[in-house]
Amino acid sequence: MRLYTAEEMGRADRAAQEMGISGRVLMERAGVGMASLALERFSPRRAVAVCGGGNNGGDGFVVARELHRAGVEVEVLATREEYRGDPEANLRALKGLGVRMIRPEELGVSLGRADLVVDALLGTGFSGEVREREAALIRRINASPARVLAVDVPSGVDGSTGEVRGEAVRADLTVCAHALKVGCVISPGREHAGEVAAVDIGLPSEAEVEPSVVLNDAASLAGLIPRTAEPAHKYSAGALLVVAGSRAMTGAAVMTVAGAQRAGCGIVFLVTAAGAAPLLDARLTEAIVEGAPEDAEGHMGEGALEAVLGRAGRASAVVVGPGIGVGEGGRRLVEGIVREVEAPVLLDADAITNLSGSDALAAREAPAVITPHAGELGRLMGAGAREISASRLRHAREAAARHGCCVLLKGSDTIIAEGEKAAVNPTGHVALATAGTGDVLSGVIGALLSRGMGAYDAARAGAWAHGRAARLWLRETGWPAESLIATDLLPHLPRAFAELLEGRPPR
Ligand SMILES: NC(=O)C1=CN([C@@H]2O[C@H](COP(=O)(O)OP(=O)(O)OC[C@H]3O[C@@H](n4cnc5c(N)ncnc54)[C@H](OP(=O)(O)O)[C@@H]3O)[C@@H](O)[C@H]2O)[C@@H](O)CC1
Ligand SMILES: [K+]
Repeated sequence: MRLYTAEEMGRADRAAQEMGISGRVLMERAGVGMASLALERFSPRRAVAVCGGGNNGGDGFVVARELHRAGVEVEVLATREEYRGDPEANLRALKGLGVRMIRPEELGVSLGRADLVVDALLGTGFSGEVREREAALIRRINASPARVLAVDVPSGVDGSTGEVRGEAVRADLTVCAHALKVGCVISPGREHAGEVAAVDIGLPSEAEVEPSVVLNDAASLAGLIPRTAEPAHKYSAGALLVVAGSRAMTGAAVMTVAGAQRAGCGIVFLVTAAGAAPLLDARLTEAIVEGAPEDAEGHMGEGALEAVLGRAGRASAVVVGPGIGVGEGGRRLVEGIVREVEAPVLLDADAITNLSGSDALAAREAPAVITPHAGELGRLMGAGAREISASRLRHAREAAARHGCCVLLKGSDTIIAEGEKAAVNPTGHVALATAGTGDVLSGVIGALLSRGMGAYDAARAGAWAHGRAARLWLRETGWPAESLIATDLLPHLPRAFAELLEGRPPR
């Protein structure tokens, strides 16, 4: 499935027009397809279409016409005094059919009667903050009890980024023309879009452009995961060093190691605080556990870096962070690992917080992945979690550029960014909003790094499999999403990986 920004959609559209396909035809196909989905999904009886002054409004006129033809009682609010071009032609056709046009002051009454609202106010031609006149209409739409179908993008959502500054429509279903718009899959736009679908508008494949953001679906990951080649031994299968845990935080280390083991690592070493080592050694049957000197708080302290570097020589990747604690000792440990370890390094949780204000990552030449949530990325970037959450794609990209690494920004719409590349993961689920799932993810990606995958591909495949494992658990147990605990993911990771290896599109 393709993701396009507004600019990319515009380029594809112009390419199609150069091939002789008129904008009018594309608009017609878009509107017809959207109306047919609306009929199928909502079986509306009374609909109101709110149509803006651009081509999004033009699509809306076509949707309204098709709903009218299907016997739906339709009313249309056209916000502009005078229309031109394709929207004008479609509006004329609509009026010719005798569809009732309403004025803004009638909208409240009409919305009160309707069971479907077609939101065609603003599409990909919008970005920034909605002007007050449109904002008032959006508030009206959101206050209506009717179901909402958004045309291409929920009005007020930036179709290229998912950013919302001010009001934005909350839709039940967003139907995009041709490709999903990036803003419909990234928060907060994602939450405004509701269910998202695309309609075919017959754009020729020669008109397609290179997308700047890809949907991290199984098809896009096909063939990326390596198999262990013969002759194999545990080191050639991937040796991962995990630096995790402290006296009071042992579970984080367990989940990181177990995640790595299920993601196909040949051998996992764990370096942890000395006080936690005996317990972890007993729990982690297959791992090699070593205690490192700890400070008064039970965090790895002075001397821990030496223990880590002693092990790192045998490892093909290193994961550091879960449960290590935040402080000066942790900072020295993480900076030392970033500086000294030549194998790919993944930094998670406390490792990221320990690097706030540090330029160690930027100075590092070897591959690195960081896996922050919005709060951790905020601390690293000197911004608030709220600021990060409002512009997730921009911040993920900025962090990747500033620190010269791959950034996996966690969320229900996990974003993976590196250099010019960016991907949005579709397998995330609210079930994953529980303690420890992030530790499992670190282990999974660490294992893929240790098996020779590049940072960006390992992060993408790990994010997909991690989310997929949660979905497999839900399907198998039928239990409420809220009941998932992090270790539930472990027995489902192999199935998720099998799906990626088999290249089978998941059901
Ligand atoms: N490309 C394609 O291949 C295809 C594209 N298609 C469709 O075209 C759509 C894009 O159409 P578009 O480019 O005409 O822009 P659109 O989203 O209607 O917005 C323009 C309107 O918004 C207004 N407006 C702007 N900023 C504003 C603000 N801050 N606050 C308030 N208002 C603001 C602006 O007002 P103005 O500034 O002109 O006064 C103008 O009225 C796309 O989403 C899809 O639905 C399909 O038909 C199939 C093929
Ligand atoms: K819209």
